[in-house]
Amino acid sequence: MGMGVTARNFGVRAGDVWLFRELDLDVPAGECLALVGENGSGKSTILRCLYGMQVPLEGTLSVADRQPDELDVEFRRDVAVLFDDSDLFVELTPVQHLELLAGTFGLDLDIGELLRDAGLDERSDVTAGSLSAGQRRRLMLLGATARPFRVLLLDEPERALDAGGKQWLTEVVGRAKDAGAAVVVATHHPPLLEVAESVVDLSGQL
Ligand SMILES: Nc1ncnc2c1ncn2[C@@H]1O[C@H](COP(=O)(O)OP(=O)(O)OP(=O)(O)O)[C@@H](O)[C@H]1O
Repeated sequence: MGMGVTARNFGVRAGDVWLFRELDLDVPAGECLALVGENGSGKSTILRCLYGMQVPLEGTLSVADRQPDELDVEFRRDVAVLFDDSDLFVELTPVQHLELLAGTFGLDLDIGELLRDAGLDERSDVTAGSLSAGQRRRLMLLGATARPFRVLLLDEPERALDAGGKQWLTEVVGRAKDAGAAVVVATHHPPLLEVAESVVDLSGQL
């Protein structure tokens, strides 16, 4: 199994201070890296760079054997993401979201089973706009993971999830690893560290 994500001599500045510098990351296929650290320490910034939404000031990145570029269709096929500002189609139901996903990726999804697993089976035909914050989050996480990917990038995926939702999230990350994906997750949820092979703490890098 190859490398899912590598970074060499990776550095980003915010204004006139370095958020981090000379950072090396190695996330092999089938493993999870957790990014931890206080608010503003640079976790989301790393994920944005790994998805090619931001270019680092220093260093080289490789994600799914490519230089990150969110505009590259092939790159997006290999890299699944859940970001802070990820959103749903408010007019579409959970079933319709998954039908759309199945169409986009040419998948034969068991939508009923997926929604049951995510705890959304009772809400499968309600528009996303009328779901609760945690239910929306579950659907977004499902959208990111119910499709093939080589790399999974998650920014504080535990946000808005209840205890059962967080447990499910841990299982979802475990399954992604078992399927051979490299996972990078920024998190403030300690139990997720138990499914991570490595942890990078960005606190005090300044
Ligand atoms: N577009 C931007 N322009 C300038 N500075 C930015 C930009 N985005 C983020 N920053 C700054 O970079 C720093 C790191 O932000 P980042 O969102 O990566 O932190 P984080 O570790 O994800 O924090 P949190 O735990 O609060 O989500 C912050 O001080 C933030 O103000």
